[in-house]
Formats: sequence, C-alpha cells, structure tokens
Amino acid sequence: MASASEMNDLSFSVVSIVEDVLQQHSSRSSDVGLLVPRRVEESSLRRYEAAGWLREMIGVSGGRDFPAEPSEEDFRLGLRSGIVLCNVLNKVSPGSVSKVVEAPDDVADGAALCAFQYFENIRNFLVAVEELGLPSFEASDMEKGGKSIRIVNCILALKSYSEWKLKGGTGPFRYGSNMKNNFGSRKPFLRKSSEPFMSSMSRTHPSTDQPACSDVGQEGDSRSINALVRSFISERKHEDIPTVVESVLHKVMEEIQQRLSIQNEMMKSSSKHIPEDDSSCETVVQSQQSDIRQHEEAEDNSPSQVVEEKIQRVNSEHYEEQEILLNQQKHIQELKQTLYTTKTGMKLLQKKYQEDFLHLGTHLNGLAYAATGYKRVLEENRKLYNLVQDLKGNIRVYCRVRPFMPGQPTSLSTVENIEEGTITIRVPSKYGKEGHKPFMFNKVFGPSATQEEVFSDMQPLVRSVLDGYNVCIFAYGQTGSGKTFTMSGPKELTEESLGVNYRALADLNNSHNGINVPEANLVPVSSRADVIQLMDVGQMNRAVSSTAMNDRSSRSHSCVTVHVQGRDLTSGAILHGSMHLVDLAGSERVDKSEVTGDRLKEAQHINKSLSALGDVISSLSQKNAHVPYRNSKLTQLLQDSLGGSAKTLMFVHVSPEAETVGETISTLKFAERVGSVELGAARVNKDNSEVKELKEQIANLKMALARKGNGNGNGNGNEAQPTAPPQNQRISRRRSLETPIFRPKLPTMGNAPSNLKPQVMDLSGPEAFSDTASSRRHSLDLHELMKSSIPSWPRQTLDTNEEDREFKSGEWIDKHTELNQDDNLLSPDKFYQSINPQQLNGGKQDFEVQSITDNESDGVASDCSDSDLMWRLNVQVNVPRVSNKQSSANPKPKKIKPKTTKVSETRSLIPSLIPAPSKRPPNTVSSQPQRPTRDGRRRLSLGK
Ligand SMILES: Nc1ncnc2c1ncn2[C@@H]1O[C@H](COP(=O)(O)OP(=O)(O)OP(=O)(O)O)[C@@H](O)[C@H]1O
Repeated sequence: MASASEMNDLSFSVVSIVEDVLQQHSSRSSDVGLLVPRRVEESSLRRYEAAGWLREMIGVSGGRDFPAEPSEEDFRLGLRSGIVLCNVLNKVSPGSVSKVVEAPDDVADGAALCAFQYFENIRNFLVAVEELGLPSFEASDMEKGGKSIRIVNCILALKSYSEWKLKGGTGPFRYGSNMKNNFGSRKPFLRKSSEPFMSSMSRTHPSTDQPACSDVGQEGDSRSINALVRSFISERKHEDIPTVVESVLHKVMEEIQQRLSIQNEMMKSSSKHIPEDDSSCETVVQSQQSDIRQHEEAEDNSPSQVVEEKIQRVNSEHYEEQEILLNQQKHIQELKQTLYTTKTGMKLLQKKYQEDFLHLGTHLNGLAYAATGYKRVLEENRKLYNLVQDLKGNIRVYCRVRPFMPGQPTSLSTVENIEEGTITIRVPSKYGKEGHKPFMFNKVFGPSATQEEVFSDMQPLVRSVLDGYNVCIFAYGQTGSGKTFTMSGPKELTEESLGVNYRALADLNNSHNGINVPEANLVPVSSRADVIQLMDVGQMNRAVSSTAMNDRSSRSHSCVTVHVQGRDLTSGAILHGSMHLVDLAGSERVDKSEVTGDRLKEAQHINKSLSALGDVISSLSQKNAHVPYRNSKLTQLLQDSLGGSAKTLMFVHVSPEAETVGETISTLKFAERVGSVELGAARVNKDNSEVKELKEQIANLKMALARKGNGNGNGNGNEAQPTAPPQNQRISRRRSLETPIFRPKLPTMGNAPSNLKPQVMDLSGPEAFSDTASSRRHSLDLHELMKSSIPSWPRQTLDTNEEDREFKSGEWIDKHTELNQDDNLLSPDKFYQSINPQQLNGGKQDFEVQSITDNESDGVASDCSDSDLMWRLNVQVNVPRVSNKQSSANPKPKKIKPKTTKVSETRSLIPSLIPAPSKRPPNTVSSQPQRPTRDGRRRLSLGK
C-alpha cells in the first residue's frame, strides 16, 4: 500500500511538472489569442479576491506590504515570507502552523537565513494546507514570477474552507469550481484528515504531535524529500544550490528506489502470511485481493514461468486428453473388432439362415409337391376304389347326416367329424367303450350338403342307366333321418329342394351326354310331368303319418322304377337299363315312436321287411349260396339291384341327435356291411342285332307253333293272327319271357296271401328271379312287342274304382297302377299317329312310351328312338297298400279292431338287420302266418 502511495506521489510530481510546463506553454500561447485579456483579467480578479481576503484576515498590520489590489509581483513578494499565510491559516484553523518564523526585515545579509525562514513558513503552511486537504502549491512558486495562479487558488480554497467552517462545517466540504481549469481531470479535492510525517521525516524533525498511522500519503514523501533538500541546502553555499539540488534529486531518486524495493519485499512477505486468527470478512477479502494482485504481479513479473506452467498444464491436459483419446481409440478399436466379429457372425448366420431357408423352401416345395401328389393319389385311390367297387359290383354306400331341425334343442351332435368318406361318431360309454368310432363310406354328406350336391355325386350312376345298366338307389336309415327328404324332398318342394327322384328323372328326359330323349310331350304318359304326376299319385297313396319321432313319417316303402330301352340304329344293338329309386320306410324302435294300433302293425311290417333286407345283405356279404330274397316284397323288388348286375347305391341316413346315437351306430354298422357286399361286375344289358334276330326268329317260331296248335284245335282260320295277351299276361311275360306260361297275375312280393300262392310260387323259383332282368329286357323290346302283334297301349285313365281286388302280402301291400288294359288297345301305328304324326312323317324318330305303375310287375314300357338310338322308357312306381293312405289322404278312421298283440320289438331293429346266418334260416319270414290286408289293388291310368 505504501509503495502504491509513493508511486502515486511520484506520478503526482511528474504530473505537476508537466502541468507547469503546460501552464507555461498555455499562458504563452494564450497571449496570441483573443482569450488572453479575459483570462488575465480573471486571474487578476481572483488575485485581488485572495489579497482582499488575506487583508481581511490579517488586518492592517502587514497591510503596507500587502496592498488590496496587488500586481502579481507584489502579491508574490507580499506572501514570500510565508508569515501572512501561516497567520491566516492559524486563524482559519488554529494551531495548524505551530511556529511562524517572524524574520526581521532588516536582516542585512541574512539572505540564506531569510530564505530558510521563508522556506520554513511556506513549508509549514503547505503542510498544514495539505493536511486540511486543500490545494497547495510548490514552495518554489514563491521564488519565480508567473506562478501566482496556484498560490491564488490555494488562498481562495482556504477562504472557502474558512467560510464553510464558519457556517458550521456540516456536510462534506467541497472546493473547486474554480480549480477545474487548473487541475484538469483531477478529482474533486476532498479534505483529508491530518497525516503524520513519515518515519524518515521524524528522524530529522521529531514531532510528538503526529499520530501514528499506516496510511502514508504522498505528502509524507514530499516532506522527507524536502527535509533532505533542506538539510543539504543549509549546509551549502547559495551558488552550490543547483549542484546540491541535483545531488538531492539524485539522492531522492536513490531513496525512492530503495524504498520501492523495501515496499516490494514487504508486500511479498505480507502476502505470504495471512493472519490465521483474523477471521473477519474484510481481512479475508483483503488477503484474497492481495493474492489476486500478487498473482497478477507474479504473472506480470514472470510470464515465462506462468506460460511454462500454462504450457505444462496444457501439456498435462493435452497428455491426459491424449491418454483419453488413446483409450477411446483403443475402445473404438475393440468395438470395431467386436463389430467386425458380430458382422461376420451375422453374415455367417444370414448365410446359414439363407441356406436353411433354401433348405426349408426345398423341403416345403417337396412337401407341397408330396401333398399335391398325395392329394392326387388320394383322389386317384378314391376313383380306383370306386372303380374296383364298380368292377367288383360292390354296393356303393353314401352317408348323409341330417341337420338339427328348427326349434330342436341343438345339443351336441353325435357326429364328431366328417372328412371325405369318413364319418366319426361320438360313442357314449353305455354303447361300449367310450370314444370315437369312425365309419368309412364312398361318400359322406354333412348336414349342410344341398340336394344338388347330393345328386351331382350320383348323377353318373343315374346316367349309366342310359348305357344299359341297371341301377338301384335306395335310402335307408332310421325314422326321421331324412330318407324321404333325400329321395323326394321336403313337404314344400322348390327347385332347390327337389329330391333325387325328380332330379334323376329330369336328368334322363333331358340328358346332356349326347343321348337325347325326345320331348316328353310327344307321348303324354312319358313326359316328365306325367311321370312326376305318376309319382305324385304314388306319393299321395303313400302312407304318411305322424309319430313321436317324425311328424311326417313314411309308413311304407316307396319305389320309382324307370326302365329305359334304346337301340343303336347303326349297330342294331339294344340297350336297356332300369333304375329303382327307393325310399324305404324308416327303421324305428316302436317304443320310441310310440305307435299303437295300425301304426304298430305298420311298424312291425316295416321292420320285418327291413329285417329281410338285412338278411339278404348278410347272406350276400358272407357269400352264402342261398340269398333269401323272397322273404319280403322289398327284397324281391331289389333283387336285381342287390344280387344281379346292377349298380347299387345305398344312401344311409343318420340323425345328429345324441339320443339316437344307438340307432345311428347300428345303422352305420349295417351300412358298412352293405358296402362290403360284392355284387359282381355290373353288366351292360346289350343285345347285338344277331342275338336279336335269333330271338325274333324264336318268337316267330313259337308263334308259328302256337298257330299250328291252334289251327289243329279249332281251325277257324284266325290261328295265324296272334292275339294280344291280356295285360296282366303281357306283364307276366315280360317278367319271365323264358317261362312259357303267362301268368294271369303277377305275384305279390313277400308273404302272399294263400289264394295267390300258386302265382307266387310260379315266380318264387330262383331261376325265375335270377332271370328277371333278362326277361324284362326282352319283354320291353318294342319291336318284339310289335312283331308279336301286341297292340300298343292305349291311353289309360286313372281308374280308382278298381279297388275290388285285395291282396294280402304280409307287410308289403302294393298299390297297383296299370296303364295297359286288355280292351281299347291301339295298334302301334295308330298309337304313333295319335301321339306324334310329325315324327312319323319325318320317319326319324321311333318313340313309344309305355307306363305301368305296378308294384308287382314291370308295367308299361316306353320306347323312344331317334336316328341313332331308340329309347324306351318304362316308369314304374311301387307304392304301398292303400290301407294307410286313409290316414293321410282320407283321415276317416278305419274301423279296425286293434290287435292287442304284445309288441315284442322294443329294441331297435337295426342291429338285427345283420343276423348271424346260422341263427336265422332263410325264408323264415315267409313261414310266418299271413294276415289278410284290408286294402286291395287300385288301378290307375295316366293321361287321357
Ligand atoms: N338334409 C336335410 N335338410 C333339411 N331338412 C331335412 C334334411 N333331411 C331331413 N330333413 C327333415 O327332417 C324331417 C324328417 O325327414 P324325413 O321325413 O325325410 O325322414 P325319413 O327318414 O324319411 O323318416 P321316416 O322313415 O319316418 O319316413 C323332415 O321334416 C325333413 O324335411
């Protein structure tokens, strides 16, 4: 701090000197300008003011030496002794100058002494003024001219101070408006408190009244310098003064240098020792400031060291950074390595995956190919299987599952799964081992299968009738399982819901396979509508009634038989096929169906005929020598289809309800058994022209023989004319052409009444039945019929009055509809003319329709032919006895005493359909006692 003050002092001195020089310079230059007079005037005025105030203060005592308006020279000389100034100062501030040297004016040669006195007074004055903080001047200003301005300023400042004091001395004393020009940029002068002399000063002038204070200003320095100068001057001569001054100055400089170095050392040491016990904030702040300064100085003093340190620090930082960088680079390298490894691994994995994918793709392709192949093979297998079955003549078995009925509680279906030809049934524990039982058939239709889908699968079979095959399609299943639905359709028929019967017929009158049957309207009875009408009549006559299991239960078997005969006009070959469309009555448990009375009897008959069917199937499947076809009308009717060369399809039906699962399983088992029956390969019923000619020759010869016999008998000349046999004889002949006996009546099937027994017996021989197909073929041949002069069939009327003849046939009582009558017969020519003159004119078509509905015989045949092929249709509808008809068509109850026989069949009959042959001798049914039936035969004629 001291050195700073000293530096300030030094800088102040230098500044003063510079100011002086500038003052001189400015005063010289101002002479030239316009401002000079005004400035001179101003300074004079100020001088006068100062002089006036001084005179005021000192009184007239010293007035002679100090005029009121002195010149500059007078002013300087008047104050040169310093006495006026000291006295005035003591007046303003008493005691400021403790001792005023009063020197007598008359001292002769006391120039040096006077100078000393003046110097002493002036010095004391200046010291005191400075102590008061007022602007001062240099003592030398009193020696030179032109330096009075600063003296004037000093006196005027003292004057202001005096006035401030007189006013009470309150507030800071501020002086200086007039000083501005003189002191330039110096700060407003604040009065300082009294300062002690410096220690060096006290060496020469000990003073007890100086308070100790560490705050040493530039005044102290000035004093010490002044003291030194004074001591030198006092010892030297006047003329030596310049030299002395120079030496003094030199010494001063030395002193200054010395003190500066001391101060530096002091600062250094003080900065090192911060007082520990001083905990005041000020000290801490000061020491910190000092540190900062020291640091700054140190930086100033030793930049290289700092730079070095900095460099070192930077270097170390740089080194650390480099180390970090290296570490990071190392890490990066490691990461790169890891990345590379990972990438390589990934590539390898990718490659492996790709290979795997390729492998998988190849495998999948292979699998897909295999799957396609497998599917193809399966398909082929199925075809082959069907083909083998065809070749072996197996009965085809289709299975159909009825959907739940509307309003029926949709409990869990017994049918678990349907896949291709397999149906899996859930078997509850009470039917043996609980689990699933799969059954395999040629085809299985689920509940959602439509009538069209069902028919489309059997269409080829139907069409094969046109190729001369015998076809039989029969629906089998427990009551309410959907047999009638499949064969005929539901109660309300629509285009979509038409059953197999309608569709099969439609397919045969409207074939797309190139074989065209002429329009049905060519022959009224052969039209589809007529046939359907015929079927409707049959349907009407069919016994239908409500049971607990089916509100529209069929109480009879229904059979629509279509005979088709055609002739290839180029080869002359005759093709004839037939198709049975059979809707069996449902097998049922009478306890479940809750039937009584007539219904019960019906049920028993139905079950018997079904039982007979089971016997036949069982014998066939076991390849027994004897097959009990004759045990029922049903089996007699189906004999061709079940044992001959027919293509047979059985539609087995199952209900989905859980409570019928017992019957369902039995039904399916039975159906499986049926599926295993080998009928032998189906054969086309084809006669070549040679055979036909031979047959015709035989017929002619036979007729010639007959004529001969007749001629021998009566000789009426009519022998040569063959007479048309009665209708029933004709039908019988067709039934068994090889048998020369014309039967007046066709046998009833199954258990015939005793009065018809001989007729039944005639046809009961196995030969007769085994040849039924062939005999029918011959009998249906149009040309044969024509050549044998059998007149063509007249139009028939439905004769419902002929109910006089009743047939008792056990469980099967047939409704008979005949179109052929013995009377009103037309010749073929007439018949052709009546139906289609246009065709006859064209000669291109040869068509004849013969229709008979007769459950015992083949009925009316119908022929048709075009340029290439001649066809004949023979439609036969077998309906049951009318006894049941009344239950539907005529609800009038029959007065029949219900037989109170105990119902013996309380269990399902279906399992019994597969009896062990050893346990059940053939023909057991026929040996049962016959019961007369109430209903007779009814003749129906179609068309008009
Ligand atoms: N596939 C089917 N889709 C819709 N309804 C059906 C189907 N099969 C049968 N049904 C309906 O189920 C009921 C019984 O069918 P249906 O009369 O054909 O049985 P059924 O086997 O002929 O019986 P029953 O032996 O007693 O004569 C009928 O109302 C019929 O419409």
